Amino acid sequence: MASKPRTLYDKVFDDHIVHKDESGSYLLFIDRHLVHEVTSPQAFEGLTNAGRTVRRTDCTLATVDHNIPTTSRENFTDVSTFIEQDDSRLQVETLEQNVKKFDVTYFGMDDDRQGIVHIVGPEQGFTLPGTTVVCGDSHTSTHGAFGSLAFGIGTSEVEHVLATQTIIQAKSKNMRITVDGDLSEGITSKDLVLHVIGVIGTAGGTGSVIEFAGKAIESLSMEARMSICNMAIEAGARAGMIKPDQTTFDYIKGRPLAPKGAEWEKALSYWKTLHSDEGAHFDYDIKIAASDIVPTITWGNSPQDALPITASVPDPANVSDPIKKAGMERALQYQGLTPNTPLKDIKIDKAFIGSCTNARIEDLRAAAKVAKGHKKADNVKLVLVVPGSGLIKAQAEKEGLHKIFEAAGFSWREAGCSMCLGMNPDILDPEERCASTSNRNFEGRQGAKSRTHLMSPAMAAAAAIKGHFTDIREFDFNTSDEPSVAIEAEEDKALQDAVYEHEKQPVADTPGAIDEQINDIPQEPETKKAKVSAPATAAGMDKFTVLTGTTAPLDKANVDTDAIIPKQFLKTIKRTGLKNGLFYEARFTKDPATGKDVETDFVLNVGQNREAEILLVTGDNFGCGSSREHAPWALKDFGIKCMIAPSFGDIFYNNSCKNGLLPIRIPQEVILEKLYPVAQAGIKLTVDLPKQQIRHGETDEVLVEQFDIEQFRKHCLINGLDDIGLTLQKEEHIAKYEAERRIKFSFLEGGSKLVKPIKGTKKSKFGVKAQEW
Ligand SMILES: CC(C)[C@H](C(=O)O)[C@@H](O)C(=O)O
Ligand code: SF4
Repeated sequence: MASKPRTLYDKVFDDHIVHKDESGSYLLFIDRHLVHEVTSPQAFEGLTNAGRTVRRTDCTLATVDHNIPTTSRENFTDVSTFIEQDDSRLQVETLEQNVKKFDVTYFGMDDDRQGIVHIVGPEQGFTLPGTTVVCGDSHTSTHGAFGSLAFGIGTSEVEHVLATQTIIQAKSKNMRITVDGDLSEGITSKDLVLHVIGVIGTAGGTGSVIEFAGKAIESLSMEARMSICNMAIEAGARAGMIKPDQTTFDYIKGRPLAPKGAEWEKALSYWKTLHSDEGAHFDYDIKIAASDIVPTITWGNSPQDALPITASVPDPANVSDPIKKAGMERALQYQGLTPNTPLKDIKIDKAFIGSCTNARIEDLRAAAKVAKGHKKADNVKLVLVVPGSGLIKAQAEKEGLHKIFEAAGFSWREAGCSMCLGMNPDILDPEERCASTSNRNFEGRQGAKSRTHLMSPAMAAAAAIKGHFTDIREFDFNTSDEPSVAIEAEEDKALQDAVYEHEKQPVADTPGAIDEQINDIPQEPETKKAKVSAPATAAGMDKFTVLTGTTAPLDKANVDTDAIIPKQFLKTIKRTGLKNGLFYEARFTKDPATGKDVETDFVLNVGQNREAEILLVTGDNFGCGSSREHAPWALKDFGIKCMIAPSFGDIFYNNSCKNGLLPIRIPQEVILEKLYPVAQAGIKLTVDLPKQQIRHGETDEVLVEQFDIEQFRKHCLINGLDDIGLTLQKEEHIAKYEAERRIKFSFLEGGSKLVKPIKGTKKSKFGVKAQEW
């Protein structure tokens, strides 16, 4: 009997099932786990407290990116002297201690392979088609460009993966976005993805894995495909995927951690099966014409606020939906924009070319092409160009791109996240406007009261040169003088050379190389048997049964986790103490006289809402954006135990459940008709999880007969069960999967343990020399 046609997502999902519960929840094996300093300290602390180890160090790879300064490392000796901000330094030092203690492969600041985690994985060949990839970071979706199933997780899940190499998952819906035809001249993948998000909205992909397909996608380079999948999370999707093809295989072949020789051939024949079958079922199938896509930029505080560069600032007077209208008015005020102003007339103060969306070599080349022979405009105070990794930096310098940038008055930096979210010193001053190649334009994202506009690298460079947003199709490229360097010479080969600089290993496919690699692979899996001695019923999570609580109404849509807990509060290495950071920008303002924080009239500052235990949100997509588990931690610290909203960001939803908080999805009309008036009147609501009901807190009248919740989550919440303990009870299934994987997917063995040491790197404070352990 012919098997049922499956999507690419179905296939990768099916190949990773370790176990399926009666409740329909799956335990999936994780092939690749990337780790950075912001979301890992509490996870490693959890392992230590429970006496657990990292189950598969070969599947784990760590680097630092968010907190590190991007200034020259010429005089770098160690983190403790180089990073000035105490809390940033502590996070990086904590990671350095943890990787040493738990034997995790690490690219530190003295290693050229260090960079933004989502750039490093693919660059090293750690990210491979058909693998499951996770990281405590929402932009893990980037790796889906290789046909892997890659998604962001919270810190509790990071701990779960470290301890068990698995994750508990529900199956997502299948969405396909087909972009037919060819992109017009000058249109990039960034324009494409901003256009897509403008069409489907930031909640459009919620609950789905998006497969990007069609000629326009297939014609793109791997770098461009990564930019698209990177922003799948901004469309609310669990993950983005693109089927692997010859472009994918050419990119991977020969990378340091990619399979070699016979293993390469074996991998290739598997990878070639990874595509959606003819007739496979998609829950949503969206078609977009490539010819409709023009250079696109954002105007507001959500990535869906995307418009063609030829358009004008929208006018709320033309919007009838009251929630949308209010949102637009607020965004225009925040962004300091006047309705109907042509976008091309808007001046900028700074530009940022970088981030995991657009800091790859191709992006830097595109920006350099624009900058060549020009100078930044006088009104532009700073243009930061931040390569995505040390290897990209080296490659760009080899091509002379840094000279072009410097001649244009741009500032050429060291690799890191930088002004994408400004956890390091790279931030905008209040009310400064930035042309940015990053992925989020949320309020306060690049600094308190900062104003971000998202666009492609070429458009950001053009805005820096012109001083205002510019249609790249009208830009006067300087082609009159010969470039001093060949910007596009030998593109891929050049970067591959840089990747290999330290390796000097035999070229792939030579028999010697294969044997060496295979010999390096441990015969037994590195299970390092997680101590099942501290297992099973782990308590610790609060039980949730019936709650009658003060309900604070919040009349807003698309509340992102940056707004729930801004970046400055992410620098903690603990899970508690975040109460004051909750909705910080909305709850507090600076008193101009004293410079001290004073409370605003935000809903949680008013009367009995200070004791609120339930948050009732009227708008869609609460908790969208970043994977920071600090958001539910802060809500919990404040006293909130339950959030009700029409929809939630997927990662936030998971993170909440892992902390004993109950997120409930209720249709907007029911919220507005039945629940909102009760909360507005200051009356409590009763949330009854066992019955899945919401009732009037005083009369006990049933307001919502039965809300939806996955049975497995309900079970864990009611009983306060810790997932890790539960999963470790499935040790037998995990070990069985690992044994089969060793044979079927032998090309994945070795993983990050195949990383070679770099000679001559400097010692850090903890005596950690790059890759010496
Ligand atoms: C710090 C991390 C949790 C966060 C994310 O998940 O995306 C960050 O990378 C971001 O871009 O906001
Ligand atoms: S989105 Fe920005 S902060 Fe987040 S990982 Fe990417 S570069 Fe870093």
